[in-house]
Amino acid sequence: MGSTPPVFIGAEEVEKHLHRASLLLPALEAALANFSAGAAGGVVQPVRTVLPVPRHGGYLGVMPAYSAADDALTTKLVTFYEHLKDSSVPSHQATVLLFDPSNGTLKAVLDGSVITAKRTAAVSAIATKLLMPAFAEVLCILGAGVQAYSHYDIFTELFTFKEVRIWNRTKERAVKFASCVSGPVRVCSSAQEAVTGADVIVTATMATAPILSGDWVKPGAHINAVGASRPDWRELDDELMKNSVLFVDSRDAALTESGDVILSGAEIFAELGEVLKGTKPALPEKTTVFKSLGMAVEDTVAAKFVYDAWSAGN
Ligand SMILES: NC(=O)C1=CN([C@@H]2O[C@H](COP(=O)(O)OP(=O)(O)OC[C@H]3O[C@@H](n4cnc5c(N)ncnc54)[C@H](O)[C@@H]3O)[C@@H](O)[C@H]2O)C=CC1
Ligand SMILES: O=C(O)C1=NCCCC1
Repeated sequence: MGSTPPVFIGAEEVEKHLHRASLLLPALEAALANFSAGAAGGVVQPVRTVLPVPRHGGYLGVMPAYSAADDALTTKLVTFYEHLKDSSVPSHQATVLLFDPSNGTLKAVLDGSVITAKRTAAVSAIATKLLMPAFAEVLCILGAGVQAYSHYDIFTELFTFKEVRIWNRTKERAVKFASCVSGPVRVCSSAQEAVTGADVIVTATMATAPILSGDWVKPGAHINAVGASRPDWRELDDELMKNSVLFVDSRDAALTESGDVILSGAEIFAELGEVLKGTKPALPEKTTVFKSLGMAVEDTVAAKFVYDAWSAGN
């Protein structure tokens, strides 16, 4: 008797079963808290391996994780490229392999790009719910790529902003963003213009040098720093890093991968999971930075969610 081959769940199917990133919020909150609980939380997740592809300015990330609470075992393979000449190829591409944890059989191969976009935005939304100032009115997004769209979608679903602003290095992409999303967006000509007076800021660019200066940021604002995932890449300047209360998804990852954390020497106050568990306070009245690097266990719970929904319909 031959073994059952793995199923393939492509981007359209993933999108169908994960039409709103907010569907992942309960599973992600639990996964972040379990991760920060150490061995007792049952998350097994090494810091990812990132293999440079120097000739082409690319990177291959390998991201395995097991979550005991979900009894789910996955690994994501994600590539990201700095300067792609063909703009029809996305800068980030990903695949998630889902295994049967009881015997190691590969059960499914899932498109990982939609999962990456949605789980990253959902984690930023979790951070924002905990850390943003009371009465936040202005959302500012720096960058107009894949992550900008997924962040816009969940932030405007969960929160009520009076104004949403966007800035991108090339203005055409920002203009396109404003014309594609479902609500009004102000296109700004400079990052400073976009950031001034904003209560919640998302940085989601491929920048390798700071694009956000601390002296533009309103005291008490909350920043989700999503890009700059290499130890020598930056999105935020030293002033912002040093004068904010710094939250991360994983201390080990931040101290290995984040140029903003490593090069600024900023002190990490807490992991998001520690705030979710109640062992560290959130401090929403302070200026806060959530430095997101992305964790494999986020992909694990997202892939399980999609696979379970797909299985229920088949
Ligand atoms: N924290 C996490 O879990 C994850 C983080 N990321 C990171 O989020 C960032 C955005 O990812 P995507 O939206 O998928 O990328 P994308 O390629 O779709 O969009 C990137 C945007 O950055 C802009 N950009 C490129 N070079 C720039 C520069 N030097 N300065 C300022 N802007 C620049 C581009 O015009 C584009 O609008 C990347 O740094 C990526 O690695 C991506 C996935 C997960
Ligand atoms: O978590 C992820 O997935 C990624 N994080 C940083 C950049 C590449 C993809």
